[in-house]
Amino acid sequence: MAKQSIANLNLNLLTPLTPEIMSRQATINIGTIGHVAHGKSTVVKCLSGIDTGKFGREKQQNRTIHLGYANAKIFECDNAECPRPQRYRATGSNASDQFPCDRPGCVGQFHLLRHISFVDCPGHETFMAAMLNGAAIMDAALMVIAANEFCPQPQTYEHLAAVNIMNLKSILILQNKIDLVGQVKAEEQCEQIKSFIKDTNAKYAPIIPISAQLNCNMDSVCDFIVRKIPIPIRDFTSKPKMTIIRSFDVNKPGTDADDLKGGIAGGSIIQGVLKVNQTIEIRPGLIFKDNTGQLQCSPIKSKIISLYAEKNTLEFAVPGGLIGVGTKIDPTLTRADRLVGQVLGEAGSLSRIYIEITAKYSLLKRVVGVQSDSSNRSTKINKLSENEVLLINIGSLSTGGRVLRVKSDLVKIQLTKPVCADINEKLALSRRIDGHSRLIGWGEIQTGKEIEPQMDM
Ligand SMILES: Nc1nc2c(ncn2[C@@H]2O[C@H](COP(=O)(O)OP(=O)(O)OP(=O)(O)O)[C@@H](O)[C@H]2O)c(=O)[nH]1
Repeated sequence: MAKQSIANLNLNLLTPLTPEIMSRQATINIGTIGHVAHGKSTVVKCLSGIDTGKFGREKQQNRTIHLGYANAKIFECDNAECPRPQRYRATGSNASDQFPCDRPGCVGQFHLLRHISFVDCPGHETFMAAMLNGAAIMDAALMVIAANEFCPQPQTYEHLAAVNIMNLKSILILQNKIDLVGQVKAEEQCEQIKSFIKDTNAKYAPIIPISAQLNCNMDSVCDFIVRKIPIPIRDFTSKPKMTIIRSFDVNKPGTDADDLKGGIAGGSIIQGVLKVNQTIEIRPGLIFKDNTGQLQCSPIKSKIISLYAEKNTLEFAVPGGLIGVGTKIDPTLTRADRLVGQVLGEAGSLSRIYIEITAKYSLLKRVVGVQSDSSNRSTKINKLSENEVLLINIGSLSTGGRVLRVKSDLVKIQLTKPVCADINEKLALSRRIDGHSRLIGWGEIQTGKEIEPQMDM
């Protein structure tokens, strides 16, 4: 694996394909989206070798509850005679960057072309908020559709609406479980898929038949990822900013004693470069009520003591993938995902903290993601009304929000949790309908009422 050196780092020359970076960390985020049990996690496992965290309750119920993450490297054989798609191969993230082609008789070498981070979304309707948080960091999506069911199923519809809102156009469709149907059924379903996507962001998406369970045609998936998913344009030179997706207080046996003392924040860098030894701030930080019952916050200041991407240690980390940031923060503040939804960056450079936001918003025409999609009357979305409580997703934050005022295309919302956000940042609006949180619209922050941060922690 290529060595990293901060001393030789020229930010102006970096790209997501710079060998020194791509060797150790994923630089493109690809979401797996689609209906429950259509095979999203199996696709990710097949490409990365990683079971994306179906733990405890998830394993018992055989369904994903949280976002799962797994990195994969994609290689191409350098022998011009090696045919497509067999000339492409995916491995786990800690593979070396070059190795001999394993196609019988081929004398070529596989070379690293892409390092991908898969953001594996839960397909069950109950976990839509997690899916929306994942959508906020995706550069592209694999929409997994099981070949043995009618298309579209409710969350196929809802997930596509969510990535439409994020304006994500780079989508590949994987027609999975092809082993369960004959050719006629597969072709029939392919027509259903084409008619479903024709007026959506996925209208130009290629449809790739696969069986993730049997590792069948997965080299085609690699081929399409390389040829059809554009390299994201990243900002390496602005002050670093990371949206926190996980936080924990894991003790790593056998590591440096200092490493055992601090909490860890995991997230995706939106812009800039984080470096070991850098002084950082986390906003809003510690959230509490003052003696008048008002919400207040104290940003957390600390220093980066380690950086890693899965098992690869880093000297510096750039946008893309899930980055673990080891800090000296009191582990009780990072335990059990306490910092999820917050923003980490260079001290003094982060955005303002809002407790009320005014957003320019649009509503979907009707509720997607319910079985009764075809009966328009029951799924029509009613206008926003004052005092109603919505679920708001901003970056990796999911919070409640009470509607204070609605005027033409503007809505003023009081948030249950403060958010560190930028003006013009996107948000998703969901409403509780029939006991489930349903995506109903989206917006962009225009202004807000700030909280003045209290003394730093
Ligand atoms: N026959 C067959 N079964 C498959 C295939 N891919 C996945 N499965 C099975 O389908 C079931 C669901 O697969 P998962 O990968 O957990 O589905 P998922 O979409 O990640 O599920 P959620 O995250 O809970 O929405 C499992 O029992 C898999 O073994 C396939 O290609 N063929």
